[in-house]
Amino acid sequence: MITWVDASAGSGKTYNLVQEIKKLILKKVHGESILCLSFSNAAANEMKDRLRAYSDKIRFYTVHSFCNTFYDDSQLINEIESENLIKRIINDVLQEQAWFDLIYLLLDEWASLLSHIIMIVKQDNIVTLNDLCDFVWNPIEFPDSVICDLNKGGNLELKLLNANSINSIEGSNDNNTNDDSYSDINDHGTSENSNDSSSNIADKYNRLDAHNSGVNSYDRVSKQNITPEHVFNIIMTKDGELRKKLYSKKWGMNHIQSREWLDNYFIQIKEKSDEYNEYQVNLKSNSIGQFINHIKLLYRAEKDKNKLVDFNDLIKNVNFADYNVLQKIIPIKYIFVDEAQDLSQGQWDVVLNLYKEIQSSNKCTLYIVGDEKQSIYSSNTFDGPLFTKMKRNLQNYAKTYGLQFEVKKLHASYRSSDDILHFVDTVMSYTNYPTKHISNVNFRGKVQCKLFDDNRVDSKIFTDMIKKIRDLVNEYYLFEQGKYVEFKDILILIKKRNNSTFRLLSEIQNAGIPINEHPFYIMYDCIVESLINIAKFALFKDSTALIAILKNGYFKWSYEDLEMLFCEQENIFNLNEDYCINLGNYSDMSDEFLAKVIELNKYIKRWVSYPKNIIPFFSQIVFNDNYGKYLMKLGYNSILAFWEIVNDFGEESWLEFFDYVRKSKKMVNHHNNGIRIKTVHSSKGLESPIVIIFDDSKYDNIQDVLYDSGKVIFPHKQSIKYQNALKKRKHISEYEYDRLLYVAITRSKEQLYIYTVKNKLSDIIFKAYAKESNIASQEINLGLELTKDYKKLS
Ligand SMILES: Nc1ncnc2c1ncn2[C@@H]1O[C@H](COP(=O)(O)OP(=O)(O)OP(=O)(O)O)[C@@H](O)[C@H]1O
Repeated sequence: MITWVDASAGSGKTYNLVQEIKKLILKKVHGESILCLSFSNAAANEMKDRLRAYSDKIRFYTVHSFCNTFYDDSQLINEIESENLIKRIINDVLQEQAWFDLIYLLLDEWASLLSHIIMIVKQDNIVTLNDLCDFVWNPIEFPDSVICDLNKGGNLELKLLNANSINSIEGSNDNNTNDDSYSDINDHGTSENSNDSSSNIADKYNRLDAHNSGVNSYDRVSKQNITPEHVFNIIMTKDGELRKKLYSKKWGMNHIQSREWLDNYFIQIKEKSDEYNEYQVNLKSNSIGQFINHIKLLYRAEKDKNKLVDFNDLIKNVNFADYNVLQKIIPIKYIFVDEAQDLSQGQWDVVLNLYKEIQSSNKCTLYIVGDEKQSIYSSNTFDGPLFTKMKRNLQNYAKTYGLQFEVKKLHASYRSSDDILHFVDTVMSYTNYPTKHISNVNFRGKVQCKLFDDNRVDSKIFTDMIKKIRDLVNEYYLFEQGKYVEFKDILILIKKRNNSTFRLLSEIQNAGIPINEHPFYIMYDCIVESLINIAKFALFKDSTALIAILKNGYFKWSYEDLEMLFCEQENIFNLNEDYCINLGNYSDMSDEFLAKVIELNKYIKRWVSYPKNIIPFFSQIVFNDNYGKYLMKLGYNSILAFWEIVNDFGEESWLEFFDYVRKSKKMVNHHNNGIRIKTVHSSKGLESPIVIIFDDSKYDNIQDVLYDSGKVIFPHKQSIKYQNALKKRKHISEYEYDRLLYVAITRSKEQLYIYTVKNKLSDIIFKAYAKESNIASQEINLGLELTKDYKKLS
């Protein structure tokens, strides 16, 4: 038998599921024949808590943790191991791609010469592939190592080219492009060039520009878009003589011989280019999706080869028909699935395969509850309403095998007051999910919304909210519970944990309001993730992490901070300013962001292999004038707690340290009578007499750019595929936003307060409000407050 419960929030889905299980236990069904599955740990724990008193034999799992029980631990790789494996694969692919790109660049009239040189460089193994990648990606500037090593090894041609790309410019000014100057460079150029640090790059550009201004065909070549091709064109057109010398001097061939030889190379290059084109079409293209797919394939192959299982494989590879696996699941006769709207296809497969496998030999009951409107993990429901599709599948299955398929309807909400439900229906009528709720409770409700200026430094939104919390606790009465409000009756919902959450938290703490969740948790999400990024950047020079650090609002980088962070050292990591400007051409980054990159870049030039001490990181956070002071006030004890953990751990391994920190957050205690601050995602399934929704985010800005080794790789923002992908994502995220809003509002039982700036939330809410209160939407201004008793308006 299959029971399908699809009903609105608060209608008692979990309640009914738990009741069913209680009935079974009372009928003396063995606890071990009952399996409870869910999408999240929170939902699994919720069921467990509610049934603890009835049986300790019932099995509660998330779909993943259930599958995990069938694996041998030695095969499992954790997140960090899996990330490192992927990183290694991406690195390999990029190196491969760099070679192809390099060759592709060379397929012009003068390609053969350059390819020849590159071949020699490659054969002699003088430089690393990384050097050559740099060479491709950083126009004009040959890596110094190439120049130096070539000189040492006697392969002077590349040095010569490089020197002449500058020297010929100078030469064109002072008529010094004769054979002698060529020899001079050969003889004395080494020291000049090895001292030629990257700080002189701008100088080179300037000289090149000056040179270009006198040459018609390059008049329009600006600083930003000079490419290797331009440089070689300049060299080769200006220095025909030089070209001949290059052919003859090094290899001792005459012009015809060298021509033949180079033609031969040209054929090889052509073959490579065909390969490249195929690669371009099949694997890479300029689509981030295709690139990722390629990486995925390689990652999978690598795992297969080494018989590894990662988190995602857990659910894919279990074969329930396998004899050993079957032994473990034989006693199961009842499968209950909560929060089923969030299951991914893979998780559904597990549930259905398991059910079918058991059903093939024994009778098994499947009980599924969910609510499509509350599906808020979009990656899992990417391909549309999976929940509804699964209902049809199961109906067909039941029909085929003559099983009973029961659809249970739950009509009324046992959670929220009429006022809250009326409000949610009005709001949802402006979204893609119109709803119609009925209340089954008899207490009154209250809704209040307030719109604020979106200027983040304006603290009015915080002071208003704190005043509200104080008023609530001092004066308000909860009808359902017949008592005055306590802090623990208040749940603040936020969209994401970001720096404004951080500020909210500190304002609340400064006001002496207790918080149920220890700030360490929030600090963890807000700050420690950033620290991890800093560590990744420090250890691996992982530029994705760098980008994340820079984008992060918690840190406002001052020169001093940066200096402290990137201690004084030799220049071993370098982004040049023009490269940063190019980043802007390849992505949707703001000028402000680019300015930050450029600023940071100045400091990265004095980079160390890794900082040995965590103190600079903490000082950076704590003493930073903008955010540090909040952290100081809010979480000084948290910092000390964190600091102790750091000291205990020592400096053995950063990665292990951060891994340890991740786990250690579980060690922190909670305040029993404190307000709760949660993300909407983590509030699913919860309820609270009073809910405050706080959203000071401006409109979402979708950015989808892949970085590696400091370069924006995919996609090019002009690519049609990229534009389409963005549109599709925007569409999906809009639907997701509606569902998120639904989940947030329906957590409330009696009172709902919404504090928002002008954004999507306020658009929807105030439209609904204008309709209800018969006021023109133009009248909706900043500071507007909804009348307290919402229902009276209609
Ligand atoms: N039949 C009922 N009689 C009394 N109280 C009920 C009943 N059904 C549900 N409730 C109460 O209503 C509230 C909401 O129930 P529950 O959490 O099961 O709803 P839900 O549909 O699972 O909600 P959500 O979709 O938000 O997860 C709970 O406080 C629950 O105890």
